[in-house]
Amino acid sequence: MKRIGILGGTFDPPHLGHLLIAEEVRVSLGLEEIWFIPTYTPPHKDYSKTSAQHRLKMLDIATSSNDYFKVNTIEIERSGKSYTLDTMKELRKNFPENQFYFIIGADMVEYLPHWYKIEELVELVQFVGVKRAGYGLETDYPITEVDIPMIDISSSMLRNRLRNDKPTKYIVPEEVILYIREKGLYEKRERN
Ligand SMILES: Nc1ncnc2c1ncn2[C@@H]1O[C@H](COP(=O)(O)OP(=O)(O)OP(=O)(O)O)[C@@H](O)[C@H]1O
Ligand SMILES: O=C(O)c1ccc[n+]([C@@H]2O[C@H](COP(=O)([O-])O)[C@@H](O)[C@H]2O)c1
Repeated sequence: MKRIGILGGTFDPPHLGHLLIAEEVRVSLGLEEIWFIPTYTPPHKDYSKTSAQHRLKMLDIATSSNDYFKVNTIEIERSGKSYTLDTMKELRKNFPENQFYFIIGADMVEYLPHWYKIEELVELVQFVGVKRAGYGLETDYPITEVDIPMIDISSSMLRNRLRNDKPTKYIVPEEVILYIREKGLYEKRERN
């Protein structure tokens, strides 16, 4: 049996917070791999302005230096809105030998009561919660808590910094910044 961590996200853009929590959980729980699964349309956000192709490319770049990190495109291929329940059902069918651990930050732990068919979902997957500034890990749902160094970084903070020409060094991998600059993403007026 293979024990696999999953980090689902919008990754608009991916940042060092994503990489740090993935690596901390991998080592702490002794997982064999972490699969990053970018959403096509996030189930509970009414945007993402950045195309799935750009977000996928940035995630490929961000994860490429870690051999344990893989990017899985199941939700992008399905397109539209993907609920985690549907994704996990499909992954369990395609990889019956794997045991999956779905990593979420404390903001998503607080949001768990609103997840689609959460009672059914908690039977299919083990949630792993990590702390995040401004949110708590208390929940009625079964989650495994992994202690990580708290890192107060978010994609929205990064988008703001990029739009306002503020520093992004040590918040996001340099190679991701090069891609963002090359494609003109997150500018006040975006190029194509
Ligand atoms: N700094 C962080 N600490 C802990 N968890 C995080 C952190 N950043 C992201 N996560 C978690 O990673 C997952 C994917 O997050 P997502 O791609 O939406 O990034 P985000 O920074 O939360 O984006 P946004 O600011 O646009 O909402 C979520 O479970 C989220 O809670
Ligand atoms: O299935 C749901 O109802 C659901 C509700 C909220 C979030 N999620 C998943 O949680 C992951 C993090 O979401 P987000 O929006 O913070 O990037 C991502 O994989 C989402 O698909 C899933």
